[in-house]
Parts: sequence; structure tokens; C-alpha cells
Amino acid sequence: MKILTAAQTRQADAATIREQTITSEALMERAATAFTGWLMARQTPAEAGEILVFCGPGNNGGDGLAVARLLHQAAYHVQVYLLPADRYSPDFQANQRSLPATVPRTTLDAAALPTIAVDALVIDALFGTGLSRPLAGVAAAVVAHLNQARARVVAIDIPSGLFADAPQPADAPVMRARHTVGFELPKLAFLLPQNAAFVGQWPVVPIGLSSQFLAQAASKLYFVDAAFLAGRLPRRATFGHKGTYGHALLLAGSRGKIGAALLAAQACLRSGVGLLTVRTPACGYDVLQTAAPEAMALTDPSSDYLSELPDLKPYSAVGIGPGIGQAESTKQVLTQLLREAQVPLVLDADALNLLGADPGLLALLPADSVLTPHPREFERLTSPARDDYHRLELLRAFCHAHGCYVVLKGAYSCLGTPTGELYFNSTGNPGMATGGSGDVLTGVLTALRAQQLPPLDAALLAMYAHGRAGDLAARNTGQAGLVAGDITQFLGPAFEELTTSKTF
Ligand SMILES: NC(=O)C1=CN([C@@H]2O[C@H](COP(=O)(O)OP(=O)(O)OC[C@H]3O[C@@H](n4cnc5c(N)ncnc54)[C@H](O)[C@@H]3O)[C@@H](O)[C@H]2O)[C@H](O)CC1
Ligand SMILES: [K+]
Repeated sequence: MKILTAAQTRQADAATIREQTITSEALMERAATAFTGWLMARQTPAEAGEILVFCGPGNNGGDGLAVARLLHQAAYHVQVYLLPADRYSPDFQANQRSLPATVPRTTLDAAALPTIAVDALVIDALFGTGLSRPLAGVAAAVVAHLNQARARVVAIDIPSGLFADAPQPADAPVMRARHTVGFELPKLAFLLPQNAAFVGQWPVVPIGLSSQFLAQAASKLYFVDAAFLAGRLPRRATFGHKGTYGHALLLAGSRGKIGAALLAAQACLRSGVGLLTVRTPACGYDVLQTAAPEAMALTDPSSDYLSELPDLKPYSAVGIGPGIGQAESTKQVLTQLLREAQVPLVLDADALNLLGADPGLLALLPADSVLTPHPREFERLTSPARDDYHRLELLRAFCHAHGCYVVLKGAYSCLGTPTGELYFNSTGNPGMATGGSGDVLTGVLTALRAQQLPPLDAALLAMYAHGRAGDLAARNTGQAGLVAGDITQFLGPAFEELTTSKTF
């Protein structure tokens, strides 16, 4: 699904009201109903205890007032706190009039802020996507007060003080929500590590925004879920044979890091490739032949690291990087590969570090290569990022300049493309932050590129299936107990889901 800016969200709002011939108040009622439904499914009136709804002067505050009414009608104990303002939005005013007189309401005063019980449930409806500058005055004082109280905060649409699609100054006051219930679509701010402490968990609830508007909205930002990938993974052909599914070459491993080669190889084999050859230094031969008998082993003349590029003719894609180290002769292998390869390339780990250390090498990178750095490796390829938003700008610029695809790894891994799109992955869990997880991704990607999938589809599917397999594996192992090889065990079911979710 698309990710919209705050300005586009306002347009979506207006288009919905126009097309569905409803009032803005009715749309607000839908939003408040969706939020309340989410909350009531998780907290009974007894569990919720005292619910304190903090409302700002705009439509986010209007949502808060409507939520307060709906919760009150459902027998929850609600108190409303209002931010003083010169002007309140029309829908705020309408919902203020609709709030039963029996719901206590207080206008906030920075000099006498209410005491917040530790078990209080706070609903943050101070500011939403209309935020135009950092919080100051009473709003800032209220946010600081609530953050200090460590109350359970559930934010409506977005934590107050957080911009939906741009960074705020480092010292700007922002509500620290435990949950953020977003309307209709995820926001860019939810996907960036620097905002995690404010956003908390972020369910998204539908509010029936115009599907026509969402379909035509010009956005280069996407959140990749299973529905988004429907139809991208080709079904295997009844009369297919191993030649149909490509021959991948993995250049991986060095003494002490043959495990990286093995992990990439096993993942490649579990991602549908027809044939796999693995080039490791000679010290990897026995281990590879024993632990991955389905792969062909092609050992390098050097015992400890890669020193010679094999003939590339038999292969339909090449993956290089896992565990290779940065020996000078390994750098020569990479250089020759970049010069000679006529087939798709996947670059990871030390291949990226070698690339980052020599601008001359980067200039050789063939178009449509797929790179899979984590943020530190990425910054070695480009320059240090000021913040997560700046890193995305660097990502766009890098992909454009080099005509390549980059999977920036992490929670919500982000794929950048030469044409400026950014695709955020929806699968995966913190258990996958473990050695070898990246080697598995390289294996998956190399397998998909070897099967002739275009770079965009290969990268989207690899990112998603890798994360999904990690999620399935964590059901068995838990997050702390997850190791990279567990991800590989579940690649099959992850790909199967993507094939069967395809519609007729
Ligand atoms: N778009 C939707 O899908 C729907 C959104 N709803 C909710 O409406 C808010 C957005 O409401 P809006 O009135 O545009 O803005 P806010 O409530 O966030 O802000 C109000 C108002 O305050 C002024 N302002 C901005 N920044 C500051 C500041 N730092 N200090 C003081 N005042 C500030 C500015 O004039 C704003 O306009 C969205 O998040 C949803 O919660 C609808 O209810 C349903 C559909
Ligand atoms: K809010």
C-alpha cells in the first residue's frame, strides 16, 4: 500500500468527503468509531480504569472528543482535558457540543496540570497530521508532564508533536505513546528507528478513505504487505526442469567464515533456484559438500580466501559477499566480476565494504545490481546520515546515481530504486538481528535473480519472504532463540504463501 504525506492525507480526506457525499463530521465519526473499536477489543471498562482524553484544538482533538463520547456510552470512565486555544476547528466544536454533560472536562493550565495515576489510560488527541511546528507553551508542558508520568498512552493517528513525514528538531517535545492507532495507512514517521520510542506499536485501522484517490495518489513511498506482492512470484511450471530455474553462483566465505557461505547457499537452495554452485576458498570444500549436498562446490586455488574469479559462462546470476573478508586478492575478484559480469549481480557484506573503500570500484557497478547493506555499510558507500530521513535521501540519490537497487536492512528494511521509489518491508522481527541473517537474504536474492525475476520483484519478494520466514521461525524458537538457519527452514512456507495468495 502507499504511504502518503500529511498534505496528501488531507487531500484524501477531502476527496472522500466529496466522493462519498458525507460530511467531514461523519468521516470523523468513522475515525473515532474505528479507534474506539480497537481500544474496546483490548480493554474492558474495568481494565481501562480512568481514561483521560487530552484534546487539542483541531480535528485530532475532535476525534478525541468523539472517542470520549463513544467510550462514555460504552460504560468506560472518561475525563476530558482541553488545550486552551484561540480557535477550535468546526468539527471539534460539533463534537464538543455532542459530548454528554456528565463527562467531566477541564481546560488545561500549564501551572496546574492534573496528577496522572500510574495506571491511568491516556488518549493523546492533542495534535495529528495538522502539526505545522514543534509543540510549545501549554501543549509542550502537557506532553512533558505525561511523558514523565509514564502513563499508558494510546495516540490517535500519530503521537502529538511528531511530524508525519519529516524530522522534528532533536529537542522538540513529542508524546511517548505505547500504541499509536493510525488511520487507514501507515505514516513514514512510523517506519523510522528515531521515532520508535514515540510511536510504540502502531496498528492501522481502516476508515474508508476513497480507494480511487488512494489508487491515483502520486507517492513514491510504499509499505509492502502480502497483498502488494500478489502475482509477483511466478508459479512453477508443470513441465519445468532444473534448467528452467536458473543456475546461481555464490562467491562466499573465507577461513573462519565458511558458515556465511553455507547459510547463503542453503537459503539460495530453499528459494527455488534450479542449480547452485558455491565458490569458496579450498578450506570450505568438505563442510560445503557435507552440509549442502544439493550445491556444487567449486573451490578457489587459495585455501583461506577468494583469489580467482571462475568462468562466469554457466551462471544466470552471481551473489558475492557473505564472509569473503577484504584481502587484496579478493578485491581483485570483485573488480574482475564488476568488469566482466553479463548477468545480474547481488552484493553484500564485505563486497560492499570493498566497494565503499574504493570509488573506482563503485564506478564499475553494473546497472540493476542489487545491494544489501545494513545502515553502517550503506554509510560507508555514501556518507554519514544526519538522521533517518536524511539516510533515505542518501538512499534515493545513491540508487539514482548508480542505477542500482539497494535493500537497506533493519526493521522495516527499505528498498531504494533507480527511479526514486522507496519500498518499506512489513515482515520480520527483532529475533532476526543475529549473525548470518543477512547471508540468508543474499542467498534468497541470488536465487530469485538467477530465476530471471526483474530486480524490483526479486528484491521485494526476497525482503518480504526473508522477514516472513523469520516470523514463522520465531513462532517455534521465540525471538531470542532464533538463529539465521531457522529463517532458511521457513523460506519454503513463506514462498508458498506468496504463491497461493495469488488470485485467480
Ligand atoms: N485525514 C483523515 O484521514 C482524517 C483525519 N482526521 C483527524 O484529523 C487530524 C488532522 O486534523 P487537523 O485539524 O488538520 O490538524 P491537528 O488536529 O493535527 O492540528 C490542529 C491545528 O493546530 C494548529 N497547529 C499546528 N501545529 C501546532 C503547534 N505546534 N502548536 C499549536 N498549534 C498548532 C494548526 O492550525 C492545525 O490545523 C488527523 O490526524 C486525524 O486525527 C479526521 O478526524 C478523520 C479523517
Ligand atoms: K495525537
